[in-house]
Amino acid sequence: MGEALRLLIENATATEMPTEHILRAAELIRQAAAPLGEHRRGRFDTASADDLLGGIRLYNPVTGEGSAFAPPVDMHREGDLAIGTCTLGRAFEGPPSFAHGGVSAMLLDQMLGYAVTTAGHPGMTVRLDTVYRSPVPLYTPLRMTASITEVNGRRVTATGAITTTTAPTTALVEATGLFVALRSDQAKRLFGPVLDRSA
Ligand SMILES: CCCCCCCCCC(=O)SCCNC(=O)CCNC(=O)[C@H](O)C(C)(C)COP(=O)(O)OP(=O)(O)OC[C@H]1O[C@@H](n2cnc3c(N)ncnc32)[C@H](O)[C@@H]1OP(=O)(O)O
Repeated sequence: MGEALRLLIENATATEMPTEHILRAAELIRQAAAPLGEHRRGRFDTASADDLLGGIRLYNPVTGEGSAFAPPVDMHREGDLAIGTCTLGRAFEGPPSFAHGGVSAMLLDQMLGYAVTTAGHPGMTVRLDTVYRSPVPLYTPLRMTASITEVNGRRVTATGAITTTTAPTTALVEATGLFVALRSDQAKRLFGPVLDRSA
C-alpha cells in the first residue's frame, strides 16, 4: 500500500490533467480511504506491524515502507558508517526542481539518529545544525552518510551529509546533531503510555 500511496502522491503533485480528471480522482481517493478509517489505532497505540524495540517502524516518515510520505530512505551500516539511499520526487520540492531545505534536515536527523542508535547509543535529538552548500536535486539518486564523532556521558554527537550517488565526495548538505540518552524517568514521562500499551 505504501508504494501505491507514494505513486498517488507523486502523480497528484506532478499532474497537469484537466480539472474534471482531478475531481474524479479525488472522489476515488475518498472511496479508497473510507474503509481504511473504519478501524484506526489511537495516539498511544503502536502499529501492529511495528516492533518498537526491534526498530521496525512501518510508517516512519523517512524510512517507512508503508508510509505515503517517506521517500523511503533505505539505511544500512558499513562498519562505523551509516549509509542511506533514496530519490526524492516532486512532493519534496522546495526551490523549483530541488528539495525543500526542511526535507534535507529531516533526512539527516533520521540518518544521524540511525547512526547513534545502531551504534548502541539511542537518544533523542536535542540539537541539529545544518549547512546547505548546494541545492539537493529531485529525481536524482542520493547517498547519505552519518557517523558518531563523540560520546560524552548521555550526550552523543554525530555528523552526516547528503550527496548524489554519482558525486559521493561532494556534500550538498551537512549536519551535526546532538543526541541525549533518556533517563528512565524521562523515558517513562514521554513514552510511558506507548510502552504500557505495547507491553
Ligand atoms: C533504528 C532507527 C533509529 C531512528 C532514530 C530517529 C531519530 C529521530 C530523532 C528525532 O527526531 S527525536 C524528536 C526530536 N527531539 C525531541 O523531541 C527531543 C525534545 N527534547 C527533550 O524532550 C529533552 O531535551 C530531553 C528529554 C531529550 C532531555 O531532557 P533535558 O533537556 O532536560 O536534558 P537533561 O537534563 O536530561 O540533560 C542531558 C544532558 O544533555 C544536555 N542537553 C540537553 N539539551 C541540550 C541542547 N539542546 N544543547 C546542548 N546540550 C543539551 C544537558 O545539558 C545535559 O548535559 P550534562 O549531562 O553534561 O549535564
